[in-house]
Amino acid sequence: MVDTKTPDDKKLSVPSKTLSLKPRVETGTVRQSFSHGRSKQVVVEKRGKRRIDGSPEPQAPTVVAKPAPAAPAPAPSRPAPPRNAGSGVVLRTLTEDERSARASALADAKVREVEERRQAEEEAQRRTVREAAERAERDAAESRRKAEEERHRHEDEAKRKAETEAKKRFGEGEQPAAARPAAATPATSAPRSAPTTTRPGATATTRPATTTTRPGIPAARAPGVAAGPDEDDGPRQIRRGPGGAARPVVAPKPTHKPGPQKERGRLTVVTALNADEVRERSIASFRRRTQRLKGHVSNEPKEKLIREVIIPEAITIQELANRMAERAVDVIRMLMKQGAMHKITDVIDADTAQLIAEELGHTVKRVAASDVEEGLFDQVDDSSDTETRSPVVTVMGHVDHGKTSLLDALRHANVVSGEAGGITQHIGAYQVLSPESGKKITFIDTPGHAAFTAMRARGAKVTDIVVLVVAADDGVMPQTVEAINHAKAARVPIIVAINKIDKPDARPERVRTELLQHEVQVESFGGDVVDVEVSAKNKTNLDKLLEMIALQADILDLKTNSERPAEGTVIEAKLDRGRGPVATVLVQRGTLRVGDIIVAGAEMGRVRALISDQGETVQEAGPSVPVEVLGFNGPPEAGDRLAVVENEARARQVTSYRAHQKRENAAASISGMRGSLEQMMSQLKTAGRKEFPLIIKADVQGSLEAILGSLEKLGTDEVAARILHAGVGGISESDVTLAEGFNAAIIGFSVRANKEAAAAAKRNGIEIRYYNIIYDLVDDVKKAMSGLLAPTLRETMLGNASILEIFNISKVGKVAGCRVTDGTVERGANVRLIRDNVVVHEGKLSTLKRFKDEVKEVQSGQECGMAFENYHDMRAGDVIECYRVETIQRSL
Ligand SMILES: Nc1nc2c(ncn2[C@@H]2O[C@H](COP(=O)(O)OP(=O)(O)OP(=O)(O)O)[C@@H](O)[C@H]2O)c(=O)[nH]1
Repeated sequence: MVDTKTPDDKKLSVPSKTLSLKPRVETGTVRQSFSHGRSKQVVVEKRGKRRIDGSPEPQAPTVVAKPAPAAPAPAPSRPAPPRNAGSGVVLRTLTEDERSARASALADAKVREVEERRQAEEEAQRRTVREAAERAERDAAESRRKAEEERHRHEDEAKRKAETEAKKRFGEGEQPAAARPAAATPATSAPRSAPTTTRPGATATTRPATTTTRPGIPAARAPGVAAGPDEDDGPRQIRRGPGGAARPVVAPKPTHKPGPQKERGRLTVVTALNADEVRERSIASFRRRTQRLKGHVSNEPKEKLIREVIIPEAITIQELANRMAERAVDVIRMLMKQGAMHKITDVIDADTAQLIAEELGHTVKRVAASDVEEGLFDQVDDSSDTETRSPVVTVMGHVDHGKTSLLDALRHANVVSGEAGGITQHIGAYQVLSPESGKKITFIDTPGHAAFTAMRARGAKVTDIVVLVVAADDGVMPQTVEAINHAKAARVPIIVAINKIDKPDARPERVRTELLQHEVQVESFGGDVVDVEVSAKNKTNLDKLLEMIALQADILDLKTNSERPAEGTVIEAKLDRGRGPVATVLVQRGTLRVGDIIVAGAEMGRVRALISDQGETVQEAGPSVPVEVLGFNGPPEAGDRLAVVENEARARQVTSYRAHQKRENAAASISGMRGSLEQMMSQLKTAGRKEFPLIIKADVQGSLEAILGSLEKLGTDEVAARILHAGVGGISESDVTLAEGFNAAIIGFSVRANKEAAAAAKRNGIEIRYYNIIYDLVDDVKKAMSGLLAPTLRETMLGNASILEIFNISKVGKVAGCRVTDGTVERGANVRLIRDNVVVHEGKLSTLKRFKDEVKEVQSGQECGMAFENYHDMRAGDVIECYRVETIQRSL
């Protein structure tokens, strides 16, 4: 038996309960709170374990979470054994029982402390709940008031209605008995919300944060707490009547929502609140509902937005609807009304689109696809920004009159000897320093051969001055006249350089006189055209020529703004194996710089490098400077205008438009061929035309153009060159494949086939011919084409014979006995049988006999026997015409 001593009375007493070996268990609860307002109640059990020696073990409260805790409850620290230094002496003096009583007392004190803390927390909790309940009550009172008002309104309405009906039914002055009580009693009793709240003494253990009532929660959802009625410490509710008097009521057992709370047998205010929150509509859901309602309800016509609709040449219905902010179905409906059935993806023309847009009340702005090119060229420079630029001079003249020699002499470089066949094959552009003024002059060397007419025309377009070279010994020739016409058409001033004056047969005066016939009046003849007698060979009067050019340039007052983005013209373009597409460009306005984004024709690129006429790499090229441009995606065409654009997007826009245009033009030219009756007739005429299939590869665009032009001229109604493919660059395997398909020949002009192409050509028996002189190429093609011409049949009259008598000879058939009247008659020759001047048969002689012998020929005046091949209807008096047919091969 062990005595216990309570810490309160310090008196020894015998415990009243039955002694047992079971450990003593004392329990308490602690409320834990977590984030997001979650909380958990934790039961703390304190177990006392009896020791064998009778001394109680220091109490270590154990924590039991119900249900299993997500986070461990803060375990109360193990009560430390009394460590008072002084108390050690006392403890030693104490008996065993006293020591155990003391330990027990300490443990009890600890438990009390825990209990007090818990109570304090609960008190705070209750306070919050009370506040929430009060707020809910206020809300409930408000809603009750509103309900009451609503009820009164209904009553009044019902009353009025009843009275009106009664009046109608019974007439004035007579009141129905039933109407009166109906009007007096309320039609419906407004549902009364029962705000409930926890009694302050209830064991609600929620934390203040979790009990905050959300604004907008209806009073009916105010904390209604239900606990088991049999629980002593269960929450008791206070129901307030209309008068506000509180009366305690026992909360009914919750039956509607079984859950973990019920399992625990304890439903707190917070859990009740949380349960309500689950049912509550989310803000987003509420918003959606509002919008939905608004959408359905608001049928009021919206104010129509009038837009400026940009309409290109063709637009899809979908795009048009988008631009007008209208529904595509409306557009389709309008088109249907006009009798046109369309899909949303269909493309309509600008006129139709405009009609629709205007009908729908919008304004229209028509744009063309070519608008992408707007502002690309010819923007006006501010006159204050302009500065003098070098003149661009084009040298023109007849073949071999000395254009290249003159330029060569001017720039002290020997170009002539480097040229294949001594003919200028493509445009070159160089800058020459005028010795007098020190100013630069840009020269463009255009080839003089007739095939280069097109290129020369381009040369005239970019040039400021034309130097017309006329050989003093040769005079004005056809291409001299052509050059004059080009210069006049371009309204470019001419300076005549009468070349080769060193030659003994030079007659400059004759040149001046001949020029007069073509309306070129030189100064010495009283005109305004400057002429200079020069000798390219002896470098005579070259300074004077340069001076005249500089003078003319001064008169022209050539000015430009070098600071603006560059504009220029492609003089020549080629596909270089190592460097890629290379274009010789003459910058006309602004400055072209490395890194600029450029557009020329249907090609674009970024300037990778600029190479001057001296072969030096430069960073920029100003106005009137010829420069080789590297960086194009593909070789542009000679004559294409070059422009610098602000970004790649713009460049892409422009080039894609141009590529589209090019494709359309090609398609139009093909379809155009099928067009008119005239064209059809010409096609019929050329239907039997023989074609000479060719694939032509050249080093530069200019040469290619020249070759194509020459070959085109060779074509006749009977035979023509059919160019399957023509391009700049070496001969590749694909060229050979193409040639194989069409049994064509390949011509390489200053280019060679690569290894694979050469092997493929050898394998497939395709002929590749290389040329570096255009005349040779044209001559060879001419010969080959001539072989395709049908030979001419020439008739040679031999003689005539008249039939005297017809003999019937067995085994041979009919034989005509004739006399040769003129010429001779030969065996095997062609014959015509003429009766009364009408040819009744044409054929060959099968037999020619003189007496009984077969002879080769019979002379005039002699008689002979003749029989025809497969023809026997000869008659006496018919004339036999004898002739020979010769085949003569034609040439182009
Ligand atoms: N005697 C003499 N011969 C000249 C003179 N200038 C050019 N030649 C010769 O004339 C020939 C043709 O000269 P080119 O400079 O090739 O003539 P081109 O007009 O450029 O010819 P294409 O390039 O074919 O249009 C060459 O053999 C020159 O040597 C000159 O002033 N005097």
